[in-house]
Amino acid sequence: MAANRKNVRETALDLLEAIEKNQAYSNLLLNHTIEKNELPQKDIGLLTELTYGTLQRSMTLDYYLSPFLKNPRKIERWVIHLLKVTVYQMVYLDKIPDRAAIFEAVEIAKKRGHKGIASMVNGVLRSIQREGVPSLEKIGDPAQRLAIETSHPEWLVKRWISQFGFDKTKQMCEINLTAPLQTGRVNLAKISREDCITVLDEEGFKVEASPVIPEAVRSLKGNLASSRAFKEGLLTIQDESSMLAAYALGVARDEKVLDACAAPGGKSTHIAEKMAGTGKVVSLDLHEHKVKLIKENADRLDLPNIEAMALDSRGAQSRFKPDSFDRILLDAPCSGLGVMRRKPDMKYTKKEEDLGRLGKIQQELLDSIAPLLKKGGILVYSTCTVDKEENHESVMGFLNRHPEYEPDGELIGRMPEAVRPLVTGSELQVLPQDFGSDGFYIASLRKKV
Ligand SMILES: C[S@@+](CC[C@H](N)C(=O)[O-])C[C@H]1O[C@@H](n2cnc3c(N)ncnc32)[C@H](O)[C@@H]1O
Repeated sequence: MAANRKNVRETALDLLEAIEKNQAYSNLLLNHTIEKNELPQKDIGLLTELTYGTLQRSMTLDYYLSPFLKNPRKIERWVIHLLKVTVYQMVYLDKIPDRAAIFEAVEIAKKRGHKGIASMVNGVLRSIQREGVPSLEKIGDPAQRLAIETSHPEWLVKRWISQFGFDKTKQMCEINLTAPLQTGRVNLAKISREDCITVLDEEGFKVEASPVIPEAVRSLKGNLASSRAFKEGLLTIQDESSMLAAYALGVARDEKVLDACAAPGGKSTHIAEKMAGTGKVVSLDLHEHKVKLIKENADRLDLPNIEAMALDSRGAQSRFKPDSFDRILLDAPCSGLGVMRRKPDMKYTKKEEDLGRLGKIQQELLDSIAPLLKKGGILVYSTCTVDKEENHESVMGFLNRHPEYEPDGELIGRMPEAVRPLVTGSELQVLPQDFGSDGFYIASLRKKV
């Protein structure tokens, strides 16, 4: 058992190094490691906790370590990761005694380094055990303190404070430190939610009905992606906030819908399910390998009414005639600031200047699809970010350039009951703390008749 544990810590260390070198997103790398090493369930739990926990709290852990390290720049990165993963256990995990965490860290230091490193690691960790970590109260500036306390970059905390105020920013930063919910969307074209819950229960999963979205279930135990219900097309893994895009679009049978940024097809398949196999959803994405994912999902769910193709939607006018779609969804590429809980490494890699660059692409996409909508039709613009520049300001810029469009005040009527209080006119901003789902933005626009 001790040998196993040690392996888990070493693996966590490898993952933290790879993530820092930007080799892949943390969630992809972790899943790949779990599959490759065929880890038992208890090790998966600990590995996930150590890797995500240390990543989530990275800035706080640096702050805690700083008084104990004389020349941090001279210390090899793997040693810093080792110290951080150990301080994480000492501060945040009750179930692991400090002496056990320190002992294992020293063993790893001996194995990967040499006696000198092991002795330094031992000295630093023993001092922390004796003296305790420094208090965050010492940081006078509230924005800076919140940034370090919740491990979010200071530019982002300041930006959010200016957009949402201090209290909402604090709530958002704090919820970003917690584990995300896994939710599934029941394919109502095939099974009722109640029956799907029974099927999942029988398989040994523990799920409950979502109080927010009528066709959603929340997983309390087990990864729904490995369920038979998923493989048989009764279920799609999708965040509850994302499900709101199809509600906003409000499709009816036999309509022709464009999903301009569709891969891997979460929203296209939802729209196609809502049309009960009738009409047509044209699903575009940039690259063939991404379009393949849409096709796989459509096949798994038995949805013949999806036509997926590789196309840069900025050139969609060369492929489709004006006024050819009843409804259009633009689920735009965005900074993803609403899904940081799922990809904690994003907190440290995103730069403020990325937001402006994305804004330009979002505008180009909106401009190129605008002529393709029929008069009276609905255009839904959505993102998984909470940033006002990418959301409200993108939409306002579009409306200024396109007098043929107007805000759609009827959005609220199409939303599930629980979400309605969050709708303001033609817009909806879900923050992660509202329902525990991802941060997500929706604007609904109508093409004037
Ligand atoms: C937010 S994701 C879409 C998620 C998808 N709607 C779903 O629910 O599964 C944005 C997608 O836009 C695609 N994309 C980015 N630029 C594009 C462009 N110019 N034309 C078409 N697709 C684009 C990306 O490849 C990415 O798959």
